[in-house]
Amino acid sequence: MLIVDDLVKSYDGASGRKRGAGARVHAVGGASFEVHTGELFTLLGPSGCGKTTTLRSIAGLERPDRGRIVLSGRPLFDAAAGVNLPANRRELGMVFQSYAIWPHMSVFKNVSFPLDVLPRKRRPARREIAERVERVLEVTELSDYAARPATKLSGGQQQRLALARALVIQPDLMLLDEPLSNLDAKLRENMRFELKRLQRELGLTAIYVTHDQSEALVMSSRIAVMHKGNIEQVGKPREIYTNPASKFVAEFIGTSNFVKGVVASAEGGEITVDTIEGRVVCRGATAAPAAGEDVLLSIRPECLVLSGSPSPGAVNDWSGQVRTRAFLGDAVDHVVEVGKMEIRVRCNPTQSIEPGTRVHLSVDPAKVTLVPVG
Ligand SMILES: Nc1ncnc2c1ncn2[C@@H]1O[C@H](COP(=O)(O)OP(=O)(O)OP(=O)(O)O)[C@@H](O)[C@H]1O
Repeated sequence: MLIVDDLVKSYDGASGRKRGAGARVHAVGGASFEVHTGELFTLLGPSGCGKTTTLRSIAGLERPDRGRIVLSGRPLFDAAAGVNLPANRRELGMVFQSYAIWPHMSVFKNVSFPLDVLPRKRRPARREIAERVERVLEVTELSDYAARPATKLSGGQQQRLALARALVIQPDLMLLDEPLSNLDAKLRENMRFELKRLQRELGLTAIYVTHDQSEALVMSSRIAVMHKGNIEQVGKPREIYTNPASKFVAEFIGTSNFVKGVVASAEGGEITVDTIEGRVVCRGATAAPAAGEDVLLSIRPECLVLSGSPSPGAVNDWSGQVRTRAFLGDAVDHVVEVGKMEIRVRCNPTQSIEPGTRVHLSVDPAKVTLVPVG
């Protein structure tokens, strides 16, 4: 439905008198991705990686230096062809971090306003406007507050109002830039589910920007992980979590143990890797490295099993000593010294092992993945 092709945007990084002196900030460096109808597609990455710039370019609030943006076959931007549709003609719904509701208007008026101000030719009849507003107030569960001044709503209700106002124009595509970041932790968590429910029920196609990996994992149909202006990986949440394409992705989404090694053999989907602490068998890799190649093993802390003696039949078994442990509420993290390595192991809260205890750790070969070195 949306195609973003080779999007490049840089800014003049200097300020004041130095402006134009040549310091450029490369905010987005050739991003390409596609969003399918009905998807909630997330741009995820740390602060400054170019998420907002990408979203603002789609919205028509930034003019990219290069690339193409096409929505349902309609070019919104095409540098080569000199196309740059103004923001108000792209007909997209937008909800930003600092959602500005209109404080002097009622809830109803806040939602009807985007339709009230349409040019006469495109403006629906008064009755249709009322019907559309009532419908979106219903789906956002704000019908009971229609007459209330917008300022007399809670944070979560104001957030839903910002959403209702974007929905009323029935956009083909919704752009959501950290819309939950002003809410407290509990409300934020509830709103994640609420937003996802709305998106599903209304069959909306949306692009969602966040730096919060758990938010992205919970809500997204697919995620594009951004790093320094580039897209490192696009995939379903589970794919990205279980098969990170780079060390950056594995570190940014969840935590991981990285172990360096050299491939001893690679046959029929089974890769044997020599590490400083012995051989590790990996069956979870999508890549096919050759014997002798340097690789980096990635093992999630929750994929390791701690026990007092070697697990029967375990292929990958290390022995070590618990150094520290930390209680996390729903889990206990142990740091285990295995020779020269430190391995983090996440256990069920019922399994909490005293520091100093000798233990064995094992991991299923299917849960060992490979990421490119460097
Ligand atoms: N108007 C601007 N002028 C100069 N540099 C800019 C401008 N807007 C963004 N940048 C720079 O471009 C880079 C990407 O910024 P962008 O806002 O897209 O990142 P982001 O991933 O959305 O970050 P955040 O999560 O902090 O909002 C950053 O280095 C930022 O400082």
